[in-house]
Amino acid sequence: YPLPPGPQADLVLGHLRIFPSDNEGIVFHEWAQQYGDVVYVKVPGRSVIILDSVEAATDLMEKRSAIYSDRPVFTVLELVGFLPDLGFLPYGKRFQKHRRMMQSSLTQDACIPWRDAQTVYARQLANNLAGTSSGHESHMSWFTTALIVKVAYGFDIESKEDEYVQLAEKNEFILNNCGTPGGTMVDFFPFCKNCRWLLCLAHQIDPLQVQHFPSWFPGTHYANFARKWRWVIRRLYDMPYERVRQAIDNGDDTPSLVAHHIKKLDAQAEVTEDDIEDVKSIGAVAFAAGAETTASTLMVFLLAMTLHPEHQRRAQAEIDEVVGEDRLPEFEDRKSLPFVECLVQEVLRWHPVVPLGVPHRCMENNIYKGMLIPKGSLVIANAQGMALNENVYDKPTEFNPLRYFSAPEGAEEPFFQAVFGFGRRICPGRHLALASAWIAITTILAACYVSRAIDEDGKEIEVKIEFLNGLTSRPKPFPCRVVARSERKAQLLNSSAAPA
Ligand code: HEM
Repeated sequence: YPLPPGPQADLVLGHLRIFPSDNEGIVFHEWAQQYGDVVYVKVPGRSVIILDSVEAATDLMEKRSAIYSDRPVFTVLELVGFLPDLGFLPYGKRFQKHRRMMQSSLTQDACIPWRDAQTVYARQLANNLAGTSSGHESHMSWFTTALIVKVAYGFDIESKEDEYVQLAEKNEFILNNCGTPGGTMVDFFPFCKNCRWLLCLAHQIDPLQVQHFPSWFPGTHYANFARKWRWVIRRLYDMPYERVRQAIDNGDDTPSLVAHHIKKLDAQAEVTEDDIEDVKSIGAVAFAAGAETTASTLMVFLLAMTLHPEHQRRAQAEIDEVVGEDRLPEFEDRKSLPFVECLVQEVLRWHPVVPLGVPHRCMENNIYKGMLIPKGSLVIANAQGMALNENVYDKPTEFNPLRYFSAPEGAEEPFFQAVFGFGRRICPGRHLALASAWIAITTILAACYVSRAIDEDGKEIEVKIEFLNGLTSRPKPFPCRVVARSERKAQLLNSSAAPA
């Protein structure tokens, strides 16, 4: 069977020279427009399959999930210390154990008890934002960090100087700067640990050996970066776990993801080092995967509202009608706010914050629509490309929540399915994330107005639509201002927000 089509390759380097190092999702989508929704590229030592439609990703990653749920080795992420980490574990027993531990605590029903905390923190967030023309990113990070720390460890964050907030910011920095997962030179050129040759076939390849190469060696930039920041991730594993352990030993019964699993270990006859490391990892992964992604989503919302006062006004009119003047939104209002629901969904589609998902690995040679997907291929679900599919979304680059409405206002376009990934690796935190994003967005819209910032001459400052790219992606810093919509709303926020 032939390989899927793709751009012309060099004889030796394959597609290495044209493999994008920035805006990959857009470049991949351009390739897909030329070659079809399954594109093949080859870089030294690795076949890469790019899926550019929800249909292809569903056919392979969901319907054939038994062979499409593995992960490649993410050398840089392993070097920086994300191991064991559910997101990067290869498909197998330990993956299944972590998946069960994480998923059982984050089902739609299991997330309901967190709604009170989500509501209180969302009000605090709106209160912190009201009256600001800068620092929005750090307010969003505070909100998502405070929530994830509450869910994962049961603690309340006391201030922005709290060590968890500092760790979250460092983690965010690491994820934004460690290169495309599986796509750096360090990943492409695994060095054999025995003979130190590139792509040695005689010995077992252990790409982690690249850490022993001197820092001046070309292509080792990301390995050096990982070495430098490894202590942050180790601290993320150890510090909060030890605190929960101590709290339980002191008789504290506060519920949390980690407390739940520590208590399960306490009931076990025998506990190994690996068991403890698994529990540490569950908390660290929730923290690392949950805070940055949700904060990035809220920054996309803020950008969209700065650019589109018309959609903001409509959402506010809907909220005012349902919620009224004398209270703030609650989760019970959700089903009565269809436009707000579509606005949240459009935020997720307009700029997917994990633009390439997390690559899967195909475990067997496989035939799809007459094309060979070779065993070991890196399989990328290009969420950014799927969001731009003109066969599904009319004028896809436009931010338009009405596209999901039925005629005459919209064309009943489908909600975006690719934002949380596919199959057995689909994001286990999606119910929590969606609820957090919904309550934060609805509360901000209810109580605040977002607009363009004003310069010294009283003119509105232009906003450029630009994004930072890494494993996750968020808008580059942009000017905007947030004000309380009325004295009454400011009072409501003040009286119901928890102290930060
Ligand atoms: C808006 C927020 C979020 C977005 C857009 C998002 C998106 C994603 C995506 C695209 C994947 C890869 C799925 C795949 O491989 O097919 C993923 C995996 C994952 N997410 Fe999320 N996520 C979000 C929030 C969260 C939260 C709040 C948590 C935890 C509480 C979380 C935990 C995880 C974990 C553990 C994985 C790895 C799953 C695995 O490999 O089996 N995420 N997420």
